Amino acid sequence: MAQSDPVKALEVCKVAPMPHTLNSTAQTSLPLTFFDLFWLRFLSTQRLFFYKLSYPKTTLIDTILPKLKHSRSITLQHYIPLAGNLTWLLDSGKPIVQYNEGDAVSLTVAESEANFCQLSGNSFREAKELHHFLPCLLASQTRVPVMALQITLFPHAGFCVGYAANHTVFDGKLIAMFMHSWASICKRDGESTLSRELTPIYDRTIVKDPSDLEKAYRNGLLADNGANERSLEFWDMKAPPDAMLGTFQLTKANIESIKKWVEAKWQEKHTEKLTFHPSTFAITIAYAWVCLIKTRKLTTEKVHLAFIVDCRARLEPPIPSTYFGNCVTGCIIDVDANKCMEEDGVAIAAWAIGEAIGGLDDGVLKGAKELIPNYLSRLKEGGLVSSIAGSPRFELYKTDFGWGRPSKVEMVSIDKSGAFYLSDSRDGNGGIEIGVVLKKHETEAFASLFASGLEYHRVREN
Ligand SMILES: CC(C)(COP(=O)(O)OP(=O)(O)OC[C@H]1O[C@@H](n2cnc3c(N)ncnc32)[C@H](O)[C@@H]1OP(=O)(O)O)[C@@H](O)C(=O)NCCC(=O)NCCSC(=O)CC(=O)O
Repeated sequence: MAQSDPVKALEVCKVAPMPHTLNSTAQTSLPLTFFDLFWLRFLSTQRLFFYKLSYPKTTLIDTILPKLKHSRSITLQHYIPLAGNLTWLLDSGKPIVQYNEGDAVSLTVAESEANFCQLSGNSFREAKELHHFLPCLLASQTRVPVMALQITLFPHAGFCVGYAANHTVFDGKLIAMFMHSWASICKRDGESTLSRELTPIYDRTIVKDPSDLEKAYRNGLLADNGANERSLEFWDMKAPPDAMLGTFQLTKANIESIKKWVEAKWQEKHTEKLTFHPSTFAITIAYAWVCLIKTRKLTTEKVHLAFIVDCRARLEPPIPSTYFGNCVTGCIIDVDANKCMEEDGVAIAAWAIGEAIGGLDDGVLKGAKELIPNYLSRLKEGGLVSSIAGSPRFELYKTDFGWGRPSKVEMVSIDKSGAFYLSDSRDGNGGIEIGVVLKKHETEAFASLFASGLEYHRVREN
């Protein structure tokens, strides 16, 4: 292997669902709902799961690889649309997800001698270094695969599973469910049954659209693509050439300490009781967001935060938690940038986030019609628009294929969106991992603000 070449492709193949399972009840074609259409122009999501193992190359190739491939093929029995494509038929007003006999998930198997520990560590690394371990979704204007995979073997260090997934077809909750299903079947040596919590429900009739959000999303997104409105190509989002990915942690104790402080700040300034729930999510995002605002020393009047909300349990009637597809909406908040930079900036941000979450109780889809224009108008304003990807609820550190928990889970696609990435923590002790993408010159300031803020809370508590 050339010194400068961090990966060598060993094999490019296709993994198809086990053929005997394609009976008449298999779900081979899925119409998009308004929830799916919302994501039509967004880039695919890309994650890496690193597993530390000291096995030599022969064991990785002869033992681990066949198990991963076989279990993957069995898992596709339950998730057949994943082997298909998003396609836009000439006689149809919107794209559909279609599986045709012979379709399969592209799998690249590669080998690397790159530094596994450094790649799977928490310190800032160039995002482009991680792209070597990810597959691409080879998209055309009329057809985009739902998913692609890459398995990279690191002899005497471990292996890495990377995927690219089309967000128009399913949301983070369902991608996580698929990964847990695959791991569970692999761990049980290919035993094909899945628990109810891991079995997807494909029934599209349970998604109701009384306000015709489909029309609003089609008009908003297709019009934005001008004459080429039927193209399935994504918005052209690129990562800055010096994008750096780093991971920060808040322990359960850190979160509790900041939470108490946020509550105390509220009591200082208000006569009424707390009007929102200072959840782990609100506290974590407020803390990381304010570090970013301070790092960038923003002079704009407003800063904006867009976060994703899982609608399944919030709709009336609720949608089953295992519904396959997208079932998320967005929530955008605007906060005074100068206030966020003051001493109690984290409390101000946490109040705004907490109150926006509380507001979802009035109807999770209340502002959904205006979501796309609202988001685009904030982007055009040019101030900071931060967003959040992932969720600790996906419990991705429990994705165990039979060789233990991942040593690291990384969402690399935040390099283009600039989003914060939230995940459970590897030790499972209730802490949160926050993936951050910054330009090289910002990394030191952010890391220093993050650490000094925690030190402030530690000293204050003692
Ligand atoms: C809108 C939210 C972020 C707000 O979260 P909050 O935790 O602040 O608020 P909440 O009302 O949901 O929960 C309040 C309290 O109940 C607990 N709680 C409620 N439901 C829970 C559940 N299912 N699992 C675990 N805890 C739960 C919370 O921990 C919290 O307690 P405590 O005080 O202990 O915290 C969330 O509700 C949500 O929808 N999360 C999922 C977002 C999502 O799907 N993101 C991925 C997008 S797709 C994507 O990005 C692509 C990809 O990932 O691949």
